[in-house]
Amino acid sequence: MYELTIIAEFEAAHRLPEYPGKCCRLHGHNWKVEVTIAGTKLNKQGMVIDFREFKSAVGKVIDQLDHYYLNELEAFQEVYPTAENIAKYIYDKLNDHPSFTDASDLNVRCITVWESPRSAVKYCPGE
Ligand SMILES: Nc1nc2c(c(=O)[nH]1)N=C([C@H](O)[C@H](O)COP(=O)(O)OP(=O)(O)OP(=O)(O)O)CN2
Ligand SMILES: [Zn+2]
Repeated sequence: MYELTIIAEFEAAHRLPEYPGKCCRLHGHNWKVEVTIAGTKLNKQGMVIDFREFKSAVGKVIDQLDHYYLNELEAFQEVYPTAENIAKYIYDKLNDHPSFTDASDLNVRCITVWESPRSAVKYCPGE
């Protein structure tokens, strides 16, 4: 088993409406996202997947969040845009990518969303 991890970043605003503190007010974060995938097979080039393809797939998902007010997005109408829900959103979207379908040898393992250098949520539904 090989595990590959890449890091992506996006900037966005959010607020947590029922939060009993300053986070109920509109504010922004520079979110850091770590994505780990796993695979067992290597291609002819000795790669599970080219990091470029991996980054491109993650980038398409991150682009849907970058420089948005997250509370306005459809994905966060029923749930608040916490790091937990953002991690699940990224996981679900990435899981839909053709490279990571059930038929593929590649599986999305974990999404870690850093709200700040001191706070992160790791979402690993298969564990
Ligand atoms: N489990 C979670 N807790 C909190 C979340 C979250 O997504 N999941 N989010 C927030 C707020 O978004 C808030 O902006 C971050 O809070 P906090 O860490 O207190 O903010 P600071 O950047 O000021 O952190 P300091 O370490 O105190 O500087 C809150 N909780
Ligand atoms: Zn916040």
